[in-house]
Amino acid sequence: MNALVATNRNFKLAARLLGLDSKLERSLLIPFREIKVECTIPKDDGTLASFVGFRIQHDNARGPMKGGIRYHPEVDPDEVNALAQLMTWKTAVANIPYGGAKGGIGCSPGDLSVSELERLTRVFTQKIHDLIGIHADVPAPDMGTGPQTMAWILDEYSKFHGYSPAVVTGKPIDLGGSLGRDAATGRGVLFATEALLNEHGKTIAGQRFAIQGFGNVGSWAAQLITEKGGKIVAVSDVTGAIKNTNGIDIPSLLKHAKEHRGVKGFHGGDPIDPNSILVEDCDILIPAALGGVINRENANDIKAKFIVEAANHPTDPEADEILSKKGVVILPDIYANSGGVTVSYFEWVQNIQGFMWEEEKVNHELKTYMTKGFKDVKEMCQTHNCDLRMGAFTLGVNRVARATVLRGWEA
Ligand SMILES: NC(=O)C1=CN([C@@H]2O[C@H](COP(=O)(O)OP(=O)(O)OC[C@H]3O[C@@H](n4cnc5c(N)ncnc54)[C@H](O)[C@@H]3O)[C@@H](O)[C@H]2O)C=CC1
Ligand SMILES: O=C(O)CCC(=O)C(=O)O
Repeated sequence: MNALVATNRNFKLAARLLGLDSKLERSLLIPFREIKVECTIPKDDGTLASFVGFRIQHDNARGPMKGGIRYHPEVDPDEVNALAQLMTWKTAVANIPYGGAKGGIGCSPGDLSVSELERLTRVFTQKIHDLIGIHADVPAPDMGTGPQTMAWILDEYSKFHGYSPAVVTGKPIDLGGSLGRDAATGRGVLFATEALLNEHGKTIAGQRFAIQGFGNVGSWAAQLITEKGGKIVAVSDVTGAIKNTNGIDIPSLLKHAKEHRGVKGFHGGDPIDPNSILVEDCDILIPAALGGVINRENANDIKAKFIVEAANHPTDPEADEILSKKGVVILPDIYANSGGVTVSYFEWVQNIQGFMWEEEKVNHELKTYMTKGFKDVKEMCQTHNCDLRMGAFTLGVNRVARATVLRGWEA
């Protein structure tokens, strides 16, 4: 199912549970602003290459819009729109003072040289610099981007507006990035999983995990879960997949993935079909790559008892229904992966204050936010007699709706 259709469907279900006024519902659904820009760069060989970049600013009722920038060949306006909307509900679930946005450029970052990526990022920033800003819209990394991408955006933006470290988060530490941001989404996934398991009388220790995606989020989640005694029995990325029922040696896999740019060829496990990762025998499945991967084609074959959505919108609504009937518990993306944007908020606060926190403080505050988030989601589940996805959606949508009404409608 198209990502936007799926996200709108979840939003509308939540709006119905909340009894939202239909005009307010419509206003919350329509994005604040949609930006589409042409980005042409000279390639290293002197030829020109043109790309299309997007920044969709979904809502700013609760504060500046916030969300990552993705470089991936499948970036399209509907997907970015869905991701921007999810950011609005996510920042509200986390209860941080932001709205939601998302950006992306349709490109294959692995096929571009570092200098081509730099030129592309600078051209994109030149096209959108007037529409982002510390109190307007604050980008961050997502798939295919990272601290270096944020450093280029910071530099290009600062040429127009003066030195502005708080215009992006997920920056290198040397440019005002926060300690702990790199690991934050994976660490948030760990805290979220602990909160969920605790409710079921379980701990991470001894649980068997399968993880799709071994980039920033998947690799940090794997490391931190292993440190807590969890067993990672299968991992996949775009290069391939491996399985080891005795538990994969994650530090060795990290070393291998760094050297070989992927998990393929790792000898500490058996190679498996990457498509089978989602239906591997495990207790907890963590999708940490693309959207829409859990759908009606594979939902019936999923063996995990819990799914923790580290990726954005990995599960189609049709799969939600099938999995719910099977008794699989899904911890939804807008709560489960909110650790990244929460530490982005801490980074922004530190930049504005001109003061740097110790990593211990960052991680401690993150745990506080993730624990509170779980409690708030559960309360909504009880109030509306619904599953965790609708608990999170009603929580986020309700907070945004209240802020919208309080700010009023005067033109
Ligand atoms: N980076 C962040 O702070 C946050 C990221 N997310 C979400 O987490 C997910 C992963 O993001 P990052 O780790 O940042 O990206 P990344 O670019 O660091 O890593 C992406 C990973 O997915 C793998 N992948 C790509 N296509 C695949 C396929 N077809 N099958 C299996 N694996 C595939 C890549 O090989 C790579 O290992 C995305 O959905 C993103 O939106 C959510 C919240 C915050
Ligand atoms: O850190 C941020 O501001 C945004 C992270 C993001 O894109 C996400 O949570 O999906």
